Formats: sequence, structure tokens, C-alpha cells
Amino acid sequence: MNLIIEARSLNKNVALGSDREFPILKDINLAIEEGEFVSVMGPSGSGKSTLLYNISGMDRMTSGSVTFRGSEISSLKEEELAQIRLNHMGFIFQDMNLLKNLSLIDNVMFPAIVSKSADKDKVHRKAKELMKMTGIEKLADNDITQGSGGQLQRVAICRALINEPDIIFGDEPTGALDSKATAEIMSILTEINKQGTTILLVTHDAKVAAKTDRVLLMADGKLVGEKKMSKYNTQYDDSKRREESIMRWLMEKGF
Ligand SMILES: Nc1ncnc2c1ncn2[C@@H]1O[C@H](COP(=O)(O)OP(=O)(O)OP(=O)(O)O)[C@@H](O)[C@H]1O
Repeated sequence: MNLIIEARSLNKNVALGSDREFPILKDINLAIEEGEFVSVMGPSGSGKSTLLYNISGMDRMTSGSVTFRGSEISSLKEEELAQIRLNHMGFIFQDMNLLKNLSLIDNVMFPAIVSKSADKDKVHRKAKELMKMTGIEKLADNDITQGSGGQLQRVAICRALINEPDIIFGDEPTGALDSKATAEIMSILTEINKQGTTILLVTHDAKVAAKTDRVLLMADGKLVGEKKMSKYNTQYDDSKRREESIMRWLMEKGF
């Protein structure tokens, strides 16, 4: 078993005024294997996004440890963490965070161009390939006002993939999309995972979680359950059955 991310006794507190702290994550122990497709569910405010930010090194935990491929990242300096995020991790958010003064292809290329050694022609070719793979190659020179939510989320996925990350973190990547666009984005992510990229998604949507291999459940800052499933196989398209079993499991857990 090759772990890509492991969190041990992870705690995150935030300051409440000048002399009090409030715990947001409480003693989280979590291991993600290379190649897994994991979703994190749980009520609003249960700490899902905070968990994602802390295990990806976007935020600093209060105590505990996080290792990325066996190396401790919690004690790294900010510049070292930024290099790991840039070269080994991709991020997709609900609101996409695209730059409005750049064309869509320039948005895709951005994380690669930031990297010092980038060969611009090669990056451009790679960006075109990714846009083709996600069905948006014709939109390359548009700006961000000229794309639907689903199209812009595909741009964000291409941007997350441009540096060939080992893992993609998604914070409600389908949260702002209709059901058709959600299904399209999930089928792209399923394919990316099939090609070997580990994916961890925060979601409220059992339809989304149904496409993943393992669902983690958070409540009140703690991991309170997990449901392991087989890898989703588009050939059998049993997503409805998987969704129903997640809904049943959530009900059994009291959600
Ligand atoms: N920087 C912060 N300062 C104070 N409170 C915070 C901070 N970040 C998060 N919180 C609080 O921590 C709790 C967990 O927030 P988080 O966004 O991780 O939850 P979530 O499960 O992702 O919620 P949602 O599903 O609504 O996005 C919430 O009560 C939130 O208000």
C-alpha cells in the first residue's frame, strides 16, 4: 500500500478573540492511497474544506503531522510548501478562481509558466491537449466571460492538470453546476483518476460521491465514518445504486 497523504492527530484551532481558541479539526487520522478517488461529505461547517486545506499544505495545522509521499510537510517553510503544491498538487474550487484578464488557454498555462524551467511552446501544446481532452479546445482564446459554468470548470481542471500533479484536491468543484454539467465534470475526473491521478473531493452531493472509491464522513470537526466502495466503472454504470447506498449509509449515520 503506497500512501500519498497521511495525516496523524491533526488538529486545527482558530483564534476566538485574543485569548480563546476554537477547534475546527479534532484529532484527524487519515490515509489516502496513491490512485484513490476519495470524497469527503458532512454537514455544513463540519470542517471539510478546512481538512482539505490542511492536508494539502494550503493552511497550517495547529498540531499533528501530515506526510506527502512519506515526507513530512507540516514543518516545511512556506516556499517549500508552495513548490510541492505547484509541482505535485492540483486544485479545483467551486468558484474556479480564473484570472479575468487572461484568455482561457492562458489560465490553463498559468501554473506551468510560473515554474522557472517552463518551455512555453511545450506548455502551450500540453494546454491544447488538455483542453481537447475536456472538450473545450475551441474556447482556447475566449476570455472567462465567454464560457458556461461547466466550461469554466473544465478550464480549471485543465489548469489543475497542467503540471501533471500526483493528486487533485477539489473543494465542491461541482457545487455551482447543474446536474448535466456535474455529470460531465465527474466523467472527466473519473477518466483522470483512471489514468492514475489521485483525487480527493469535498462534496455535498451523493451523486458525486457515488463516483468515488471511498466516502469519508465528517461531523463537528471529526472524521466519524467511512464507506469503502469498488472503483466506479463507467461500463456498468451502476451510479444510481451507488448513490442510493450512500444515501442509506448517511441516514444510518444520522444525517
Ligand atoms: N479562519 C477561520 N476562522 C474562524 N472560523 C473558521 C475559519 N475557517 C473555518 N472556520 C469555521 O470552521 C468551521 C468549519 O468550516 P469549513 O469551511 O471547513 O466547513 P465545511 O464543512 O467545509 O462547510 P461547508 O460545507 O459549509 O463549506 C465552520 O464553523 C467555519 O465557520
